[in-house]
Amino acid sequence: MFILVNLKAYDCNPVAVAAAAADVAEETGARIAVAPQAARISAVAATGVETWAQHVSPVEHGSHTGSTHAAAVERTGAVGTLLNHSENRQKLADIDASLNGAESEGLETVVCANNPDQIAAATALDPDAVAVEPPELIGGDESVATADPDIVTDAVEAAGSVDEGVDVFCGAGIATGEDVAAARDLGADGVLLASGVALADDPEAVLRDLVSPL
Ligand SMILES: O=C[C@H](O)COP(=O)(O)O
Repeated sequence: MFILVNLKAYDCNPVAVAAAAADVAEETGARIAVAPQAARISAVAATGVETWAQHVSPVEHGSHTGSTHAAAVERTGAVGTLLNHSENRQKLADIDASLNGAESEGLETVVCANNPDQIAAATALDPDAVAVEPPELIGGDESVATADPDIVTDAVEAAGSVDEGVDVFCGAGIATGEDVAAARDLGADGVLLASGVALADDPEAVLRDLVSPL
């Protein structure tokens, strides 16, 4: 199971979270990655943790002020990127262009989607993984794996019907090892989470709990 921690724009210390994640990953052998805001990728990567971007723009090099080019995040230490997060939706053509840009820079990719139909469409674009997240459960207290287990199993089936080689993650409300185990039991290959770690008083303790069933 891949534990992918998205720090969004939370008012947390990304380097402290990253250092804790690096320690827990090294001690346990669990795969944990941290996705900070673009401006903090370099500082997070310096901790040694696997570092991801939250987004890359669907642009070539050129006159695109305010964009985040895939090459820029790769050169500052990211090894992967989220795309089409529920809080940063893209048009289909833009997801495709962002994917192409990320892949040309050697970045691993996870395309997020709201539901199994979108998961099937995202899988057809051939990312490394897709992540199903019901928007109404994001940032909540109940894990998608217990609040809406069918959406996870349906997403696994939808992705598998298009391409068995694309991993399926789930996210929303995941904050404990029990949630991770439940997601795994539903067929997920990884989890995408944010508030459970970014807003925790003790992110390291949460990370240790998250990987405890693995
Ligand atoms: O990217 C992470 C997801 O949106 C889940 O967020 P959450 O763990 O705060 O529910």
